[in-house]
Amino acid sequence: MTLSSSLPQNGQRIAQTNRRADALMEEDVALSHVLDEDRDGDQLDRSERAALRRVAGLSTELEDVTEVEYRQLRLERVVLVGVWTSGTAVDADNSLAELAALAETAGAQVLDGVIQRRDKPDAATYIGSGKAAELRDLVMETGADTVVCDGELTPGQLIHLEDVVKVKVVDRTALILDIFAQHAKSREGKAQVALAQMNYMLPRLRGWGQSLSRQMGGGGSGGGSGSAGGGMATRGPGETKIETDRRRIREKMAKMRREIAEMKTGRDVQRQDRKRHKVPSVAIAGYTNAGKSSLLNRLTGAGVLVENSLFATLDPTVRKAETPSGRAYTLADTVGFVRHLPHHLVEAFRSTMEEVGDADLILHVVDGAHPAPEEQLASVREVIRDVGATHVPEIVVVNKADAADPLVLQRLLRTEKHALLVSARTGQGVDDLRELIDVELPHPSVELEVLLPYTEGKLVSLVYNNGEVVSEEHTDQGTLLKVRVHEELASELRKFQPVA
Ligand SMILES: Nc1nc2c(ncn2[C@@H]2O[C@H](COP(=O)(O)OP(=O)(O)OP(=O)(O)O)[C@@H](O)[C@H]2O)c(=O)[nH]1
Ligand SMILES: [Mg+2]
Repeated sequence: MTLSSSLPQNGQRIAQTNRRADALMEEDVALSHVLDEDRDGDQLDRSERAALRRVAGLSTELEDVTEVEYRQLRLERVVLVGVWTSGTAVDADNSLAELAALAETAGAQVLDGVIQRRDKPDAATYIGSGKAAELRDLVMETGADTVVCDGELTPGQLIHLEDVVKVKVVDRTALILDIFAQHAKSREGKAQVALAQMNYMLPRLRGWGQSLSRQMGGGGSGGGSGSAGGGMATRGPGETKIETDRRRIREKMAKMRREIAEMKTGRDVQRQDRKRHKVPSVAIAGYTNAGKSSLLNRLTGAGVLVENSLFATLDPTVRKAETPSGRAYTLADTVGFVRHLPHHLVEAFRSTMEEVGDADLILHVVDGAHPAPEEQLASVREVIRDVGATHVPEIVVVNKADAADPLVLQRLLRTEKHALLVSARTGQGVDDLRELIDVELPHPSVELEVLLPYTEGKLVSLVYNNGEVVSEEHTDQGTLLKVRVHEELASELRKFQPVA
């Protein structure tokens, strides 16, 4: 399955260049460079560049099948390659630009990117053997340790391309899975992602393992064989080992499926647990590259972080924040949404989005400077619906107002009733957003008037920390408070209600 032709536009990050185009350009089947990165100067010397820098642990000798091997693939310095089969050149560039953004999200440094025009991907090596050889030169020249293909490759294609380029080759699906693995937070989310990873790995297990063992064994080129897929069935030694690994992975997968089913129950309990903490939660959702993380930094970076040991163990992408009126809330970043996810990834993706369903408020960030922000809004809402979060109030945050076309911004404000313009970069609109969050966050449900004796100082601070104090008055008998609190605290306070 090739996704590249149907992927969304996301071109801002990558400056286009034809820097090396002349070197590689051929008439019709051209490898055109579309990426130029901030090459970070540390040029490796030639021999080192040429060396195969494989990540340790990349073998089929799985100690523990939960450590499916490509989980250990740390993508570092990557070269991207796309096959352009249909659509315009701009579509192809956008697709590769999105791949670059994904690679960066996964923590990789993108060194270069090439697109090749073909009617369809080559059955054996995805890009064809001649281009594969050129790609190998590019890999050596840039010192890349990984090639990322913009599509889903067959196991055979991965093997054959690795044989030629001599560094590891991963595809878009593996990259997305890697990002999900980094973002999954709950046990269930992690399990869902691990399951998807194993599913993906199963047919490819031999591929990477084999090409590695052949390279390491110095046995020279992969000569042995013909076409994609067919070749791998004849690759001798290791056969039984691979079969054993496969069986163990299948067993592990079955076990995980059972566990996931059990966790669903656990999740409801957990959610209630969280509700008891009463700290409202805000989730930032939106299309990839919309500026979610930038907004998180904006909203929490300016001295609004609240220290509270209760949340000391929270995930780094969940931060504490405070509204202008002093109410504490949590703010969670979520993994960016990408259209046209391979089908078997949808479930894994959804579990990385769980926190959205649990949130008290969604900040739906959309890139106002994108060519088609409405489409992005619609596709993210589809996911919000899928994870059962339609009941959660949503604020549409139109970001990048500094860079967007004012007409587009006006259009968005007309169609989106509950929207506001911000720029995470300049800070424009962010104060208004803070105010709006304050208004939208749920308030505790029980209103009470209580007269707390001065000996109940602890209770007073509990009210201040966990509820809202509407008014306070010091009397002879104690502190007279009008408060809004949650049911639990209310039941503690009721005995202090002044007799009317
Ligand atoms: N001009 C402009 N650029 C912005 C603004 N906010 C974010 N960006 C840029 O947009 C790009 C994406 O920002 P991120 O915050 O990483 O976006 P994200 O939604 O977290 O992306 P993913 O995590 O990859 O899904 C970065 O290059 C930011 O510098 C803004 O207000 N104006
Ligand atoms: Mg982000």
